[in-house]
Amino acid sequence: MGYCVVVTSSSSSPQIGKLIRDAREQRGLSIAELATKLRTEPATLQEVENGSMALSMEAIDRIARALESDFSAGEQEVFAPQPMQTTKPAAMHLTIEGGRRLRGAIDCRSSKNAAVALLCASLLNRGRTVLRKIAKIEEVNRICEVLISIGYRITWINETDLELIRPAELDLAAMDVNAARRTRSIIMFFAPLMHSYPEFFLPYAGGCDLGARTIEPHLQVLRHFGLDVVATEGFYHCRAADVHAPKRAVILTERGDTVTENAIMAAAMVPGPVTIRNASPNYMVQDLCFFLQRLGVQIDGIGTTTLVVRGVRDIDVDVEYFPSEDPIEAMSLITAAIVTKSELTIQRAPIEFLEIELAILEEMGLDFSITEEYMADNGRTRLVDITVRPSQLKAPIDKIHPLPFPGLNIDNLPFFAVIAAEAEGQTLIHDWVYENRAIHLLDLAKIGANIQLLDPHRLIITGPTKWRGREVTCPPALRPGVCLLLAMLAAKGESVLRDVYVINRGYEDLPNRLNALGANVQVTTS
Ligand SMILES: CC(=O)N[C@H]1[C@@H](OP(=O)(O)OP(=O)(O)OC[C@H]2O[C@@H](n3ccc(=O)[nH]c3=O)[C@H](O)[C@@H]2O)O[C@H](CO)[C@@H](O)[C@@H]1O
Ligand SMILES: C=C(OP(=O)(O)O)C(=O)O
Repeated sequence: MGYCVVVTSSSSSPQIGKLIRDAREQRGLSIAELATKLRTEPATLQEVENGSMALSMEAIDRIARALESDFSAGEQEVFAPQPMQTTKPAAMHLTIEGGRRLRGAIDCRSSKNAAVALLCASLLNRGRTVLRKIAKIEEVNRICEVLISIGYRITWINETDLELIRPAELDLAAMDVNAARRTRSIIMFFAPLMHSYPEFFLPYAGGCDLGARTIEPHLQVLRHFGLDVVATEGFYHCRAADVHAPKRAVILTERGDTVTENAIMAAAMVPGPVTIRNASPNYMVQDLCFFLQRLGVQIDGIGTTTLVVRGVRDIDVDVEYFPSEDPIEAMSLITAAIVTKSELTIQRAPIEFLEIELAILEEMGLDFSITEEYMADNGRTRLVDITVRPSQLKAPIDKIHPLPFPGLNIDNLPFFAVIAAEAEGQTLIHDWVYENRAIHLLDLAKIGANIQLLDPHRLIITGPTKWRGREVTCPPALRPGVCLLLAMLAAKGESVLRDVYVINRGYEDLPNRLNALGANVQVTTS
C-alpha cells in the first residue's frame, strides 16, 4: 500500500482540505507557491486546507491539476502521490548453483534492527527525519507501510536515504493492521505513541515463527511511565492519561533489545533523569541512543547496562542520521566465506559486536585477519575489514550458546550451526533463547548436515559435511533461512530455496550481492 488517499463524493470539506494540504506538502510546495499557481490568495487556500471552505468538483479538479496529480471528480477518485513503493512482493524463490568459490570484498549494509528502531523513534520527532544508507529490506517496508497509513510522508530521497515527515496528527484509526501484524517491531510504537495519545490501539505483534515471544517486560517497564495496556481481541488497548517520569530507577526484568528501546523512548520525552538498569547495550540500542542525542535527549552510559536519560518535552528537529553496519550481516558473510572455503573480505564490520564470535572462530581454527579500526558514518561505531581465508576447522570443546550483549549475539548463533557442520568433530549448539529456532535449523539435514536434535533448544552437529543440492522450502525464520541459503552455496549441483520472504525481511538484495562475489543465485517469482 502506498501513500494513497481516496476522495469520494461524500468526502467532507475538512477531509478534502487535509488531502490538499498533505498533497501540497508532499510536493514540497508552500501555501504561497500553490496559491500563485492557482491564481488565488494564500489566505483563501489556507481556508480550503482548514476545511472551512466548501469546494466544487471543478475547483478540486483545478487544484489537482495545479498539483500535477491524478485527482478528479466522482466516486472513488484517487489522489495518489506514491513516494514509496510498498506493495507486497510476489513470492520469491532462489535457485542456487552451488560448489563455487567466492572471492573479493563486500560491504556490510546497515542493520535491520537499528532501522526499525529509528523508524519507530521518528514518531517522537515533529521535525524532518532523514535516515541515511538504510537497507532496502522488507522489515523496513512493513514499518513504513504502517507509518504511511497513519499519515506519514515517506520518500526515498535518493537510492539509499529515507525521508520521513510525520503529520501533526496521526490517523491511528487508519493504521495498516496487516503490515503491522507481519512484524514484531510494531511493539516499539508503544512508547512513542504514549507521549502523544492518551488512548490508542496497537495490533498484536507478528514476525518470524520463533515460538512465543513475550511482551510482558515491555508492559512492566512502560507502566512506570503511566502506560496501561490491556490485551483485547487481536489488539493492545493502551491508556496513558498521565505520562510521567518514574519515581525510581526502572529495572528491566530481562536485558532485551526492543524492551530497552521502548524504555529509552519512554524516557526521551519526560523530564528526567530516568535511570534504566539491566539495559541492553547492543548495537541497535546504541544507534537509537546516538539518534536521540541528535534530537536533544541527553543519555549517559551508552554501551553499558545502566543508562541515565534526561528527556525533552517537545522534539521538533530536522535531523539526519546514519545507522551503523549490521553485525549479523557481517556474521552471515563470514559464514558464506567459511562454508564455501573462500577467501573473502567483509568490509565495514562493526567489530565491537563481533569480538566473541571471532574469538570462538579463532579457537576453531579459522584463519582471518582484521584491519585497523575506522569510524562508521554515525561517527560512533568502530568498523574493521575482516579477511577470512580457507581453513581446516575443528569443533569447539565447549557448547556454543548466546547471551545478551556483550555475549555471543543471539542472532549470530544459527550461523554456528553451518560452521559446526564444516568443522571436524561434534559441536553442541544451545539456543536457549527461542522456543522454535533450533528446530528450524534441522532443515540443514535436508542438504546433508549431520544434526541431532537433543531437545527443542539443543543440537549436536557432526562435521565435516558433504553438502548436497536439494529443493527446500525456506523455514519461516530469518536466520535459519539464511543459513540454508549459505549452505546451498557450498552444495554441489542445484538447490532451490522456495519462498524466501523471511530472508528479504533482513537482507538487501542478497542474491545479487553474493553473485558479485562469484556465486550463482537466480531469483524467480510467482
Ligand atoms: C527488532 C529487533 O531488534 N529484534 C531483535 C531483538 O528482538 P526483541 O528485543 O524483541 O527480542 P525478545 O524480547 O523477543 O527477546 C528474545 C528472547 O530472549 C529472551 N530474553 C532476552 C533477554 C534476556 O535477558 N533474557 C531473555 O530471556 C526473551 O524472553 C525472548 O524469548 O532482540 C532479539 C534478541 O537479541 C533479536 O533476536 C532480534 O533480532
Ligand atoms: C529474530 C530476528 O528479528 P525480529 O526481532 O525482527 O524477529 C532476527 O533478526 O533474527
